[in-house]
Amino acid sequence: MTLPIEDYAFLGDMKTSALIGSNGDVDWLCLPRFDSGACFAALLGDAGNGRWSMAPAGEHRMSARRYRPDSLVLETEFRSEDGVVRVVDCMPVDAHRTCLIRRVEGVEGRVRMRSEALMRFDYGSIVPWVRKEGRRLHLVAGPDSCYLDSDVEFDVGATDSPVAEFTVAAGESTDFVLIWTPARAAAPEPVDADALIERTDGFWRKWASECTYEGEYRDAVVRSLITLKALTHSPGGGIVAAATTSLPEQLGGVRNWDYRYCWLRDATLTLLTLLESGYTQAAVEWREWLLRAVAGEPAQMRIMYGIEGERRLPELELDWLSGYEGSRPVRTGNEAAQQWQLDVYGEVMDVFHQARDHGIPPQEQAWELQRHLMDFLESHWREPDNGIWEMRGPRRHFTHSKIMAWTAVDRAISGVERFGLEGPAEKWRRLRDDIFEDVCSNGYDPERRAFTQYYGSSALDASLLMASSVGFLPATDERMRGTVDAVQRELCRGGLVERYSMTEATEQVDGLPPGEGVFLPCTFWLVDNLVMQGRVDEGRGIFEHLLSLRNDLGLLAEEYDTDAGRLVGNFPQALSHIALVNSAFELERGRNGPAQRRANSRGG
Ligand SMILES: OC[C@H]1O[C@H](O[C@H]2O[C@H](CO)[C@@H](O)[C@H](O)[C@H]2O)[C@H](O)[C@@H](O)[C@@H]1O
Repeated sequence: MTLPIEDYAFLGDMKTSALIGSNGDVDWLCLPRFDSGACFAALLGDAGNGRWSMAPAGEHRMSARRYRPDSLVLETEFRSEDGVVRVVDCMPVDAHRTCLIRRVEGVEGRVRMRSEALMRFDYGSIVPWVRKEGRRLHLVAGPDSCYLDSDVEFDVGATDSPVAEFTVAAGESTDFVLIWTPARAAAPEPVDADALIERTDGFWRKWASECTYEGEYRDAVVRSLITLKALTHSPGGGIVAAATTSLPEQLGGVRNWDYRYCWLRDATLTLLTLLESGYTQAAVEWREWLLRAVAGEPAQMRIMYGIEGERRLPELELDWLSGYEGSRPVRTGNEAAQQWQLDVYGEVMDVFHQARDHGIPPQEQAWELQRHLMDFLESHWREPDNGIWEMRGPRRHFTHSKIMAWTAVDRAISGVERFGLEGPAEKWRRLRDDIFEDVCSNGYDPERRAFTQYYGSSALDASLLMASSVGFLPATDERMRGTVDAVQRELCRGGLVERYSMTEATEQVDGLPPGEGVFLPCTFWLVDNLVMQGRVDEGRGIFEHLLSLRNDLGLLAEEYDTDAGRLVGNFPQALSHIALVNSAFELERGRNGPAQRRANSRGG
């Protein structure tokens, strides 16, 4: 049985990640990259698709769990009638090979433990060949191999499902280390689990100590930042949108997508958040990644890439997996990679602008690329696109997309005006005015007193809440006030915001049957607008409600099912954590009074 999404903890080493249940089961682990096949895939099927359990052998309960402070080392305590044990889980950040360490520490009494490591490569489909080499197990299948080192002996039996039973007394500990290597590589040397756990703990604490946010929500902010950092692929600088594929946006539904890729939108927004929080080096790495991935013809710029900049991400359905709580299909790859989304130009131009604004040393190639993007945008901004929500229906003139086209031009003008870069500023100013006029004439409904989802429609869309944070209009402008009021009136469920209204007619716009949870990032964007309007207490109330939806470890998925009272969608999701940190900053500015408060957040 899989657990509710909020019962999972997230671990990562900035190359890949794992989900570990509050019951001690590793139900998700992709090796060696975030987007590789999972060797433990019970999350999207059942135990037969791969699971590594670690818990007391008899009756027991989980009595406490936490991340070590400002760290990504997890501690889960179990109490049985014989005593208490603590399982310390850690993915070392600087090990030569990707590994997962599980240390069992005796806290009280003598506890009999049981661990079963049922490994199935390629998303639970391939049974490995298991060899026992003393206390080391070697599991091989095709290109992958894993070594499982432990202080105790596993019984392999006839089931290819190694089981170990052992006893841990107070003050003692037993280590397990799973190491991945390519199948053709030499066997790795055993590692010093203790040293790696301490080094990893130290790495995260040092990283967290560099955060510049000093406000009242520091714990929540730091947890979100650590999560964002762990979703970054450190060898290259790409940032994945979430750790999982196919956690459903509606329990039992079909909106199940693979988020283990690098969306320019999600990744640049992550970067802006890291920059605001004091992490400038991350921006340098991301800019390099972006230049490599986007290099060449701007017309060929994609909206998303693989972790190393790959462009082909074919969407496949894994029919052998029954899906999280029966939510099928389980997908890998993402068809959205073929889409055209105009907003991406705005986000990319904004991140280059913010990098300059934060004093990151200039990079000649960056402005050259921006000039090319501007040339492309100038002749294409009037075309319909798939929009921020990656609509699978026909392309349309999405209002949010046009606002982000305005943002792109605005940041290009700032390049000339504020940073003395070379460019046709006068022409760009006229272009910015044209887009502004176009949006206000076609994307604003004076009768509803709100911006609407696409030109000519009367549907609402919460992405339009971003118009104030990018500086298109001040949050206090009556058109923004009207939009906020309409979103609160018509898109809110239990005080939380839906992306857009879900009706039968919606199917013609997004190409999918209606039904999903409320969208957590959109709810944070509402908080930002309220604070920028001066409605700080109201914004704070919603923000604190959002904080209460995080799991016990401070993690958020993409959406929330208000009926079931459960997190839904991929987990943990970058966009939700980005939005949390941004709102915390916005509230901090709001707390410091009107002089500090910005009517718009990032206007160039
Ligand atoms: O709702 C349909 C789309 O849902 C996914 O996209 C969403 O997640 C992306 C990553 O966080 C985000 O960038 C996008 O704005 C969201 O709508 C899915 O990846 C798409 O394939 C799907 O069409």
